[in-house]
Amino acid sequence: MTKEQVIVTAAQMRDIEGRIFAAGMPVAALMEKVARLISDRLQAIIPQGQRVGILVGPGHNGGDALVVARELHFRGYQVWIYQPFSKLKELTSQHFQYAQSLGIPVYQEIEELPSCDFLVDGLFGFGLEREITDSIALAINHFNEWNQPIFSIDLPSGLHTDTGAVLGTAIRANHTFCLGLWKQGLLQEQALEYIGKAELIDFDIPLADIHDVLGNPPKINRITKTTALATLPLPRSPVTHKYKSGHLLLICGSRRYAGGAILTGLGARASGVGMLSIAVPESIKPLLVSHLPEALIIDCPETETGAISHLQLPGKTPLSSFTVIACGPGLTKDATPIVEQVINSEVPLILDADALNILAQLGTISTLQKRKTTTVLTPHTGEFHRLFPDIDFKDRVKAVQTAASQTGAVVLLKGARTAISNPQGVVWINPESTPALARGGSGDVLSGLMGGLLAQVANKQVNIEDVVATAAWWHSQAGILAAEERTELGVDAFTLTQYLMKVVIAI
Ligand SMILES: NC(=O)C1=CN([C@@H]2O[C@H](COP(=O)(O)OP(=O)(O)OC[C@H]3O[C@@H](n4cnc5c(N)ncnc54)[C@H](O)[C@@H]3O)[C@@H](O)[C@H]2O)[C@H](O)CC1
Ligand SMILES: [K+]
Repeated sequence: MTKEQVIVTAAQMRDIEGRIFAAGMPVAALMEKVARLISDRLQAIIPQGQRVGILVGPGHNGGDALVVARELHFRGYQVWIYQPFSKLKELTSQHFQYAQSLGIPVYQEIEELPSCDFLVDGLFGFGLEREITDSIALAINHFNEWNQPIFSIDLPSGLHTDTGAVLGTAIRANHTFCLGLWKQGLLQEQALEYIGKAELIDFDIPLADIHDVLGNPPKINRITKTTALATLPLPRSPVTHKYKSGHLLLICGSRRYAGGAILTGLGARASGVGMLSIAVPESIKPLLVSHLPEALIIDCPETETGAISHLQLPGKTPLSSFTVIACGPGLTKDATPIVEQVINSEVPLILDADALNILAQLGTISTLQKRKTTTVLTPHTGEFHRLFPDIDFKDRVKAVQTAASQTGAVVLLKGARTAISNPQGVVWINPESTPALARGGSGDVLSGLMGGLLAQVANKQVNIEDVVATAAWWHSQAGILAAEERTELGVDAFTLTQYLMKVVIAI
């Protein structure tokens, strides 16, 4: 476990911090250490000699900000302080007094503030406990209207540490220095517009304290490059053969949505899976063969509407001969019997897109409870609501945990911060993505990629949710890389498939 992987609530952070203090670390020494690390980062970003406004709150977030003010003052910046509170915590008050004694200008009214090039936000950290109102709310709104970049200490002031909800109003930061461990609120979609670029400032919290408070492994985890790489099927065994590297069956496509089948196939191709079979309606077989010459394309009889009417595997091949089945992209709702058939099989199964809509009609929970082996569901928000109309969606992490526990499936809820839960409530959150992926077909690519990865590790001692998390990470990293080279407008789903390999090569 790495610190980058850990996610904490305010209560857990207080508990961990309490253990450090109880063990003898002086509070003031820790504040000094943390704030100097922040000052070092600021010095690396802000050009020498510029004007920096420091926003100081009543608690220890304000204390951090005051140490930063003092450091930047001595390092040659033109610093002023905005501190509108009448009562400060003791340590904060001492730093305030010392900053004043150094001649750093202090202001209480926003009308008096001189201009500056950068703002540092130390109004509130994880101690914010109620809505921000009155003059402080007005001040925050005022700073948000300035054009200067804002650096927030720990989290943008005004965000709830656990849910990321805006409590009244909140600072819109350009950059957030999260202290010690990632706060849960920073991984919530509603917080994203306030955080800017997020960075962890590691101040050497002992792992033993983290384990004591969160358990080992912790229940809620952040996907990182390290965790993702641990699950990639690399290096391959020198004596592997194609069937040992997994046999994935994709069931996808229709006359109407032929492209979805191609994209799913190209996602699977990038996974490195040993054998790829793709079941499609017979009329689109030639198209699939031309795009995926290495795959075995299984032509199935089709309905009048051009959907697969029933699975016709060559030579009476049983479904059980496949390591994994991924089913859904482009099927249309006319493929209901096929979805029922694969759900009744005992092969590990990924259900996506139309397969999820069909599952919702069949009755999500009652249908899945019958399954004896792994199922992975990959809904976006709309599909999630259709599958689980009774689950409260306010907290996405709780929603995905509930869905997984009710169905016994691993559930991946797509979004700007994709969340994955296993039935026991172990959660992975994908911390990095790009709006470039908000395009038709990018989900099909994920289905194929995930199927291919699962097929390669299905017989090994791995947790399914870890592999699902790796697929989500790989997919989003490909989107990020493609957007860097081609802008956020340049990442169509086909292009995305071409960047999957580049992510692995770049590692
Ligand atoms: N976690 C660590 O190991 C370290 C944390 N540091 C910093 O300390 C803050 C947390 O400090 P704390 O004093 O507990 O809380 P805050 O500074 O966030 O502010 C609490 C302060 O504000 C008052 N308050 C709460 N809500 C409101 C409101 N809506 N309006 C007005 N006032 C409000 C409350 O009564 C308190 O007085 C953490 O984020 C880090 O930045 C350390 O310095 C280093 C180690
Ligand atoms: K803050």
